[in-house]
Amino acid sequence: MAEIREVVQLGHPLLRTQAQYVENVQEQRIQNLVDDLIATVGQANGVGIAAPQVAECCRLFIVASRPNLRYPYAPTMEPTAMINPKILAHSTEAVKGWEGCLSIPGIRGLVPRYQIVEVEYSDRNGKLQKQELTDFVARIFQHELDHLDGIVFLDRME
Ligand SMILES: O=C(O)C[C@@H](Cc1ccccc1)[C@H](O)SCc1ccccc1
Ligand SMILES: [Zn+2]
Repeated sequence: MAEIREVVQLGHPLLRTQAQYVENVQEQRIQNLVDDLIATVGQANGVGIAAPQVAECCRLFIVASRPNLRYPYAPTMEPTAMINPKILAHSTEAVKGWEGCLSIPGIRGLVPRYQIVEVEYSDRNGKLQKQELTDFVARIFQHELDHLDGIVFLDRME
């Protein structure tokens, strides 16, 4: 009898409710998508990528700033998944900077973006994060957030 009691206590996967099972599958899907996006942005030498760019309709993107030709002083950061991201506040002035887009190869343009943004998002572990982003990282965040709303940098060029 012990082994049956043990199985029940351990919550054997087969004993989970349907809702728990569905939740578990969805969670695994998000984790897989995050891993795929991090691999893709690395292979593409990008500094960010949004789920809609790989035809996944969910409010999720990766910010992966690192020094590059146009932004040699860009900080190097661990590629960070940002889920349900939003801008809580921003500086008044916008600064123009060069942008490109993995979905619009070969084109670069000068795009105005807020220099400072206060942002909120859930990380890949579901923890709510609140941060102040500045300069190039703030630019990437705004570029990726636009992708979630179907906006590309060409739409913002003056
Ligand atoms: O298409 C994307 O979302 C990725 C862009 C992100 C980006 C955001 C802001 C400014 C520039 C790019 C790619 O990383 S495009 C490749 C790239 C990398 C560094 C600088 C310019 C373009
Ligand atoms: Zn883009």
